[in-house]
Amino acid sequence: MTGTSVARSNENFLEVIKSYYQLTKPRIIPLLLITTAASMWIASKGNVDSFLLIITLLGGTLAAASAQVLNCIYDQDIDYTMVRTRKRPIPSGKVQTQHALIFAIILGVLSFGLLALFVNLLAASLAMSGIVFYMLVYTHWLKRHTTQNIVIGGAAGAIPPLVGWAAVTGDLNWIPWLLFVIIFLWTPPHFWSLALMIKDDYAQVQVPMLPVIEGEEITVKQIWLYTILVIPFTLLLIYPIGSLGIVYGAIALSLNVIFLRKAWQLKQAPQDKQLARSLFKYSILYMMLLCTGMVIDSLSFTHHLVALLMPQ
Ligand code: HEM
Ligand SMILES: CC(C)=CCC/C(C)=C/CC/C(C)=C/COP(=O)(O)OP(=O)(O)O
Repeated sequence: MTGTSVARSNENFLEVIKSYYQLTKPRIIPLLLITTAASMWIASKGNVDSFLLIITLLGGTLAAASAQVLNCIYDQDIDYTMVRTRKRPIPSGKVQTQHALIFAIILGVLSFGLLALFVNLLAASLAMSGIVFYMLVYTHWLKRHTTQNIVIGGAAGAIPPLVGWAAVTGDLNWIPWLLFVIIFLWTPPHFWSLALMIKDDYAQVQVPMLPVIEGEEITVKQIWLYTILVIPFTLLLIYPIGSLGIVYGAIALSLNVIFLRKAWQLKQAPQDKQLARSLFKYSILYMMLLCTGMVIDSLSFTHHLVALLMPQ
């Protein structure tokens, strides 16, 4: 082999790796992991075992990646038509469907094996239920058939905190289910603000996202409703559940005020794509910081500091 052909085959190899990586929609996974980690921190009262944390996050990554690859296979026809998704590896011809399927199965099996072997069967089964729900309920049954697709289907994205809690305790109680509800109610403002921006793409492939079918005004009203709904649930963790305290409370309150303000501004100007973009971006920051607040509040260092500053 000449130097040039070695360089070319290295380049091709890197291209293949990049394509498989892109199939997993990698930019979404870190936030799913942050919600898992926050749940693990609360479950372990700020003292999470690092091996358990790493294995659970690895298992969660593999499960989410498997779910996304399966979604890319199923949705390749619409991905081919939509401008935003046209360059994905399957519609652009970089990865064959059969190879993608094998990849998804390997990821799923690795995830289950890792979680079942090193964590527990409940965490492993919950992760698998995330894949099944996202594929069957969201992608197959709902996405192309109802405007409520992402409301009900959003439950898949709310499963990671259940996995995290189960990993630490081997069980589930009210707290992880509350985290589930918070993500479940957060998903409509998160997704519909984005859908307002890319509504024409979805209309072109006849995917009945809410803004396509009901228009901007109804969508922003629904966004407003879910934003109002999610707020009290974020505060239930402080009272009456009492698993988090004043530090999380201050963070959650500030984040909620901004969330409300942005959703209200959008409600006043349903056609404003800049406001929709701003709410979409903020929804991601909101979930990231809310979970970070949960972690900070769970640390024993924080408990000591609060006790020092506010003696009873
Ligand atoms: C049914 C529920 C959901 C739907 C339909 C949805 C849909 C989307 C879509 C279409 C995008 C744009 C992706 C792209 O441009 O390729 C996006 C971005 C994103 N989503 Fe969601 N999402 C959902 C739930 C979630 C959940 C539960 C999380 C994490 C907790 C999440 C985190 C993110 C993040 C971090 C991005 C930004 C990725 C980037 O930087 O481009 N999403 N979402
Ligand atoms: C525990 C576990 C494995 C959970 C899986 C959760 C999961 C994969 C959530 C992802 C939600 C999401 C980003 C959907 C994208 O919608 P879409 O596919 O309609 O977006 P598109 O229009 O970009 O294709």
